[in-house]
Amino acid sequence: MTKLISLSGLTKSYKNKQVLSDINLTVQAGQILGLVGPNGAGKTTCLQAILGLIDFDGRLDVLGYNPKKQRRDMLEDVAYIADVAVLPKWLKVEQALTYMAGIHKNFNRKKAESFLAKTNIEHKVKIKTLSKGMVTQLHLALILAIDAKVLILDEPTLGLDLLTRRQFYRHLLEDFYQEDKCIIVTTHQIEEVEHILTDVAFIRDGKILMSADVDDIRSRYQLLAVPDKHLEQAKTLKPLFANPLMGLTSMLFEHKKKDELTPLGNITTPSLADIFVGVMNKEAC
Ligand SMILES: Nc1ncnc2c1ncn2[C@@H]1O[C@H](COP(=O)(O)OP(=O)(O)OP(=O)(O)O)[C@@H](O)[C@H]1O
Repeated sequence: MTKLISLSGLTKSYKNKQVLSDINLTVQAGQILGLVGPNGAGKTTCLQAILGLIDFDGRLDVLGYNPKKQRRDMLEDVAYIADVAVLPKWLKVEQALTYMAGIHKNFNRKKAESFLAKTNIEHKVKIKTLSKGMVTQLHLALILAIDAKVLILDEPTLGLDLLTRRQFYRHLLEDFYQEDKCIIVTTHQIEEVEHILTDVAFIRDGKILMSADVDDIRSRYQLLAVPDKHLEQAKTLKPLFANPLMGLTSMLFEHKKKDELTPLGNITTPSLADIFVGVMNKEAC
């Protein structure tokens, strides 16, 4: 696989506070990486470094470019969305298309227009007359029509309703994603993106706690539904969390043998959200 992005020893401080510590990550073509962490973990700072928006220590390579020194060239192949529901309100839709065509060499106006033709968005109207969902569709049409190799999404669906969020990720897969591209997405709604992620990196306090292929991560953990009569015995196996719900306690285990768990309850594969909570708990202990 082709390496598109690599971060090595990436470190960032604001005054005396270190907000990123020795981040090492690579993103290959075909990967959709979820950068997941609690508030203030350093996700946005990490993306800002990749986009060449801030200074940092360490090494960073994006498509062979140094984002600090070659930002202009790099941005021809990199697209970025921070918030899909925001575009300048005073602009007309057709002006937004013309603007994008003017600033972005790899913007394909025909592709954006054919995407918009599938929506109710008219070219003559001002953005302020569009609903939030329609602004999202327009934003997507503008971004997905850029033939970018790297797409960076920072909490892209914040404030959107469930249907619009789902629609956003569906379009992302259908209209942008290809094997030669990569996507990095940060979100707090991990359950909504986990089906599209190929890889995940958990970050906290500026440090990567774990980064791996999603299937690998899932195969490392087991979720066990434990009835009360086996609770004490299950606790001796040191679950990463225990969550009581309607007569059963859901427990997350790491690297346990099936024979150890089977007598104690029903085993299922945990969601990434479960694993995230477990990893955060483990680090806090
Ligand atoms: N310009 C800045 N000056 C000083 N500190 C900053 C600046 N930008 C970010 N920070 C600090 O860096 C840390 C990481 O912030 P960052 O925005 O990267 O976190 P995040 O993981 O994106 O959080 P959230 O999920 O809440 O958006 C925080 O403690 C934040 O206060």
